[in-house]
Amino acid sequence: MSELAAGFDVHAAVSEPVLLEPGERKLIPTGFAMAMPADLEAQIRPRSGLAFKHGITCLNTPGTIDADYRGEVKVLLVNLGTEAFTIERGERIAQMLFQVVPKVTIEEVDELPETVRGAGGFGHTGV
Ligand SMILES: O=c1ccn([C@H]2C[C@H](O)[C@@H](COP(=O)(O)OP(=O)(O)OP(=O)(O)O)O2)c(=O)[nH]1
Repeated sequence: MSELAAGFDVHAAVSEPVLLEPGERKLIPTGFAMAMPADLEAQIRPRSGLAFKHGITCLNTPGTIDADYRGEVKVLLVNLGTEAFTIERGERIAQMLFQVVPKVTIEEVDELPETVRGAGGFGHTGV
């Protein structure tokens, strides 16, 4: 397969339907592994339709697929809805896109350059 795209749908490669009870989380296989350039990561993101209609989302979002990972990509789904939900084989459960990850040098310092914001955060400017 060769396809130029910004993102791809990720499908459940389960051998039989998987039941997710409310509050339950399960690691769902996708049936593929991949290799990508070292400066990329892949991100696994939830599908808004599944989230809106059924409360099904990715627990660790965005899921990070490291460039050096060679195992099967898996999707950690959680049911935040009130009804049990069944994941069928081939169902679109998430989407994946690629991101360039910049390399940075971490330097330890005694002081940081000043800014107007300073240490203000977590809503300090009001709601
Ligand atoms: O949604 C996800 C998240 C991760 N992974 C795989 C690919 C990734 O490269 C690897 C490690 O993920 P992460 O770095 O998030 O895990 P960690 O908890 O930091 O564990 P590790 O010590 O294995 O890095 O697990 C998936 O298949 N799906």
